[in-house]
Amino acid sequence: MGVFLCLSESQPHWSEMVTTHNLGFPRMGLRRELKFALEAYWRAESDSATLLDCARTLRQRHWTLQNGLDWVPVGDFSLYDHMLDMSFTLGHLPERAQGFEGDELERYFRLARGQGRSACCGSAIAAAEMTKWFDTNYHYLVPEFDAQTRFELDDRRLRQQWGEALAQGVRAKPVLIGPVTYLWLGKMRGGGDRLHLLPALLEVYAELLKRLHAWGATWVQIDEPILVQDLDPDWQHAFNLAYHQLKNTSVQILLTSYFGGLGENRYLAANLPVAGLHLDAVRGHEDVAALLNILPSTKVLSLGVIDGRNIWKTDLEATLNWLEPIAQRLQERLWIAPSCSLLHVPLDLATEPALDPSLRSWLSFARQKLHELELLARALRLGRQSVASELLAHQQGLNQRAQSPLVHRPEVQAALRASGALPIERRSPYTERERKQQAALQLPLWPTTTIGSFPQTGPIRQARQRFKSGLIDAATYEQAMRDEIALCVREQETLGLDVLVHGEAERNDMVEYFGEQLEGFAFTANGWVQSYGSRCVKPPILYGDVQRRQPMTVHWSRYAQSLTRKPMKGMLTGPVTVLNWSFVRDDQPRQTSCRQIALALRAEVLDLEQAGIAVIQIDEPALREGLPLKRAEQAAYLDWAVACFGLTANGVRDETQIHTHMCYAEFNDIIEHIARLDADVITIETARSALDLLEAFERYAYPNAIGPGVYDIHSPNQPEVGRMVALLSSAAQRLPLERLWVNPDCGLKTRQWSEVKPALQRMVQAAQQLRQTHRPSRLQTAN
Ligand SMILES: Nc1nc2c(c(=O)[nH]1)N[C@@H](CNc1ccc(C(=O)N[C@@H](CCC(=O)N[C@@H](CCC(=O)N[C@@H](CCC(=O)O)C(=O)O)C(=O)O)C(=O)O)cc1)CN2
Ligand code: MET
Ligand SMILES: [Zn+2]
Repeated sequence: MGVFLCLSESQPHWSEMVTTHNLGFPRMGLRRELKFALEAYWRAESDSATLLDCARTLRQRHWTLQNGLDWVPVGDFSLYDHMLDMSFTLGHLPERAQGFEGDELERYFRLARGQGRSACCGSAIAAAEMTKWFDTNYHYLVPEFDAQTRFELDDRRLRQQWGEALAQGVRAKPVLIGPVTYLWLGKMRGGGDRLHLLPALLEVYAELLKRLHAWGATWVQIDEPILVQDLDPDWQHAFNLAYHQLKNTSVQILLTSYFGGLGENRYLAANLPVAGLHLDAVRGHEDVAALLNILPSTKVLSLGVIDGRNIWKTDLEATLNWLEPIAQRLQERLWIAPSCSLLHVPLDLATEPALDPSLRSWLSFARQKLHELELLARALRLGRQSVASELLAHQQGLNQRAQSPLVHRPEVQAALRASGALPIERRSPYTERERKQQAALQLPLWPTTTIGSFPQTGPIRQARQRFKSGLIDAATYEQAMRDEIALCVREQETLGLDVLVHGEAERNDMVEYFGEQLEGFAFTANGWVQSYGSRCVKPPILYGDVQRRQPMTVHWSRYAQSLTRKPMKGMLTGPVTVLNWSFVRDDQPRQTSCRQIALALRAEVLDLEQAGIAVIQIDEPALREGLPLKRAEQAAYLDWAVACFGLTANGVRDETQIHTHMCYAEFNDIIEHIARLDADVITIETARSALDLLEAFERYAYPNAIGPGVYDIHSPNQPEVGRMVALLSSAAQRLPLERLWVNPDCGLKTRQWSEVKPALQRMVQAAQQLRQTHRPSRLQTAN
């Protein structure tokens, strides 16, 4: 400490000019106000003025919270998704979304959800495809291109928000998705190269930047996160083309990368004609030194030093040790910020009074992160002594974490060491298992099933809330959930489904539910993070070694099985998904944490089998999402992810049928690793992007059974029997039909029973039709 005091005293003003800014802020509000406003609007229980008013209030409140910064983001707010907003700003909507009745808001939600408000404004359309935003659990709506695509600037959203910010006296920095990333994230229909669209797209961006300048913007943040991925020469060239064209627009561009280091793109990024460059200095820490050496001396360097993807307190002392020399070197050219938008962390730790106090002292949510940023800036501007007491308090929690017995459990570490001897592969090959399982289960051709959850109704959630707040006791809650399970089983029998589920009524969320029951995880009361649209999750916090206290799902599954003679699927969330959808430890490798989770889940699988559950589904929807963005790191991840799944799933007998489920990501490029999981059945989302995926399964000659999701559960629209039959017929042209299943593309928890019943009825009808028309050729000859 003394050294720094000296340093700062001798040069008190050496970095007065460090600039602080933020890249984006959570949108939902402290009490998820936006969620409730949206859902009331969709149910036609409130009008557009009420919704827009809520949105405006939230923007205003969130700018106030960020007001200590030198630059505050504007335009990062969204009613549903910021990529969809960008599509509207660029005047780029698929044709089916263009003709419509009703106002702009209706058009927006129709594309997002397939329909706007209930019973409003014309017929439903197919919603835009939804997929993962890089390696996060946030979903964006995929832009759709074709050879006819045209762009036309629509600046109304940004003008509105810019006006609000100005009126509030905010030091506003508009935020845009960059043109190259926008193109990269979109999909071209009917073949062709979407890079051909770049010149037309750039005209609109240039016009937009001119307008922002005219409105008085000095800096514009342009997000190009694909700079952290491997780019082939065409895409590198696109960057040059784009930013050379945009350089004449008078605004200063802060080119923003995040979710990783620049790696091979370092030189490209450093030399684009922009005024500043933002780098994720958490994940791209190693890149900074190299970048400093090549960055032209006119450019601002923004370092994202606060982790926007996790909830741990920043080690401010270590950060200052590293930053001070950089600040000295760059002077006013240094900006500091969170590594990425704070969209991916909860808003405020203050809403978590019930957390264990020592754990709490290790954490930092969005508001706390901005405070950390301000402390860093003060220390850089005025010397560390100016924030000495705050620093001391801040670091205390951190020091204690490293030693805490809450974190380190010797018995878990011993079990982990011993786990190397456990088998991670099934005892027999698939074909043999298939025969034994079919003998035991006696399923028809085109077996029907669902993905696990059934509607999470108001009464279910209220019962849970009343239980959690002590208004009802455990026995009453337990009975209420049993009644829900019984109802769910009855409905499925009436519908005539073949493999049943218990419906997951007792689960608040497929990851949080397990986090709540496992040792080593903490859960929050209000730590909401947006997943898509109005839907949020509370990622559990994995802070210590993981252990299963007792069976977690067995008594529910046993009860559900007791209600039916049909097979009842046991339902677990896989280790990789639990890992990827939690905030995880940063003090050990992710794969170590994952293996601990896998061991706990393995015991659960074996207990389910022991309890007579013959079909066990282990969901891994986040397997793809955790794939590192850089190719060089992918193989290692896939290896340990596949091994962890195997550790969980593959200790069972041949007769036990293992299912897995995946959704809402691009799976085409990892099919061979999905095959390595060796699940007997995979149910997989295909409804919004059917053909691509089926072709990939065909190309790879995927060896086990597949249930390509036949309808989109994220849209309230009813599926058509003909469409489902067509989708499965086309699947049968590509894959052996004895290995095809009939199921929706994901769980039904977000839907209402009034939507689910007719939809599943139609799905069962589709299966019945297929049984008439599509039989294996050997059966046909036998007839
Ligand atoms: N972790 C995770 N990530 C995921 C998915 C997922 O299922 N889980 N699925 C994909 C995304 N899909 C999703 C689908 C649905 C929801 C979802 O329904 N979220 C719920 C919250 C779920 C939850 O925790 N529910 C709590 C209820 C908490 C609550 O809202 N309680 C009310 C009171 C009850 C009421 O009247 O509604 C309150 O406190 O105000 C519970 O059941 O216990 C929501 O936004 O509404 C989230 C993601 C990909 N990523
Ligand atoms: N079993 C889970 C469900 O049906 C799988 C969801 S995947 C996001 O909800
Ligand atoms: Zn799913």
